[in-house]
Amino acid sequence: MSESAAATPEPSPETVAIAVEGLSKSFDGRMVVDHLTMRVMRGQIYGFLGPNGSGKTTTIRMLCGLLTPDSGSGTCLGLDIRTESRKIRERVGYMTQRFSLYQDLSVRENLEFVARLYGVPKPEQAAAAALERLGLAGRGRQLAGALSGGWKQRLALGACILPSPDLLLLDEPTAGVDPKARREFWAQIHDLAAEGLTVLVSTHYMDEAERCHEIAYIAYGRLLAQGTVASVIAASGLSTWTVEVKGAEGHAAGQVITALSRALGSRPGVDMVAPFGTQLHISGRDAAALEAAIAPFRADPKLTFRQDAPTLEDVFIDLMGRSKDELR
Ligand SMILES: Nc1ncnc2c1ncn2[C@@H]1O[C@H](COP(=O)(O)OP(=O)(O)OP(=O)(O)O)[C@@H](O)[C@H]1O
Repeated sequence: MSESAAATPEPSPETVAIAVEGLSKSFDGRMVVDHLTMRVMRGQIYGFLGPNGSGKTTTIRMLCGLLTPDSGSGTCLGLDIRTESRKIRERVGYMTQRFSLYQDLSVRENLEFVARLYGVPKPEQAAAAALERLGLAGRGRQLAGALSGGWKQRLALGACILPSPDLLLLDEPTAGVDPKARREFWAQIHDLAAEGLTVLVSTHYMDEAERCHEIAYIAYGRLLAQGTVASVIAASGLSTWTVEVKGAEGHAAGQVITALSRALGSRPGVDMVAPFGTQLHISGRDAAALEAAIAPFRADPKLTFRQDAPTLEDVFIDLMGRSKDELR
């Protein structure tokens, strides 16, 4: 056992919201979740990332007992995901990708309806409290169908928290929502977590991943990285350089970057090149090989090379590429 493993004590069960081991699920003979082990602590905002079709929704559905795993076991809120799924569902708020509200009911009526559906005591007061809590008070009479995407999502979140769940499972809650509305939505999520709610949220947005306490990255059903953003970046072992074009702007700089990108992309030691406007990001897993690859270009007086910390996006693209290589 390593020193760090020996030094990390097992958390007490009441501090753990989700603990699953070896979860697998196949559809039509194809394994879409492959021996997934993960742990989410209570009060945490846990980000779930991965390409389309990587198994995030399937995992979420197994966690709240809507789907039975083919193999593996674990608990959600201390309850067995195989045998106590009904009890789990009573304590979980699940916002699906296709969360639908009654378009021709008002915001307030939607919330009152959900409150009644879940047997929440004093549904009218509960709906009013949810309106207040989510900054929807001024929109109570507006028809849900007339809300913009961002407000709709906020209403959907309001409906999810009405029955006072202990855990929120949010499946891409901000897909297609503009940056300002996403920011406001995330402020709500942080407020809810500060009140003690655990939040597992899937997203494709890097800025949202950076707002989570911990993240997990899943590709082809396999968990490839897990931990804080800083630890996931550190564990990637990636070396990254940024190149800028001196004395040129716009189209001219773009042409230099495109040519450089083509020239570097095929060199050994370069695992990824990505243009960002008039800059080029170059990454590699072997720092020495990467330096050797860029060495001939560093003498060019038109270019400035700067060693940089890899971004989360660099790390995910690299992980994705690696898992593809493994499957070939
Ligand atoms: N009920 C089902 N029957 C057959 N195949 C399914 C079923 N549910 C999911 N799949 C398949 O399993 C794979 C994983 O899907 P899943 O929805 O879990 O991925 P995801 O990571 O949530 O994707 P996205 O980011 O696009 O939402 C996909 O190829 C999907 O088509």
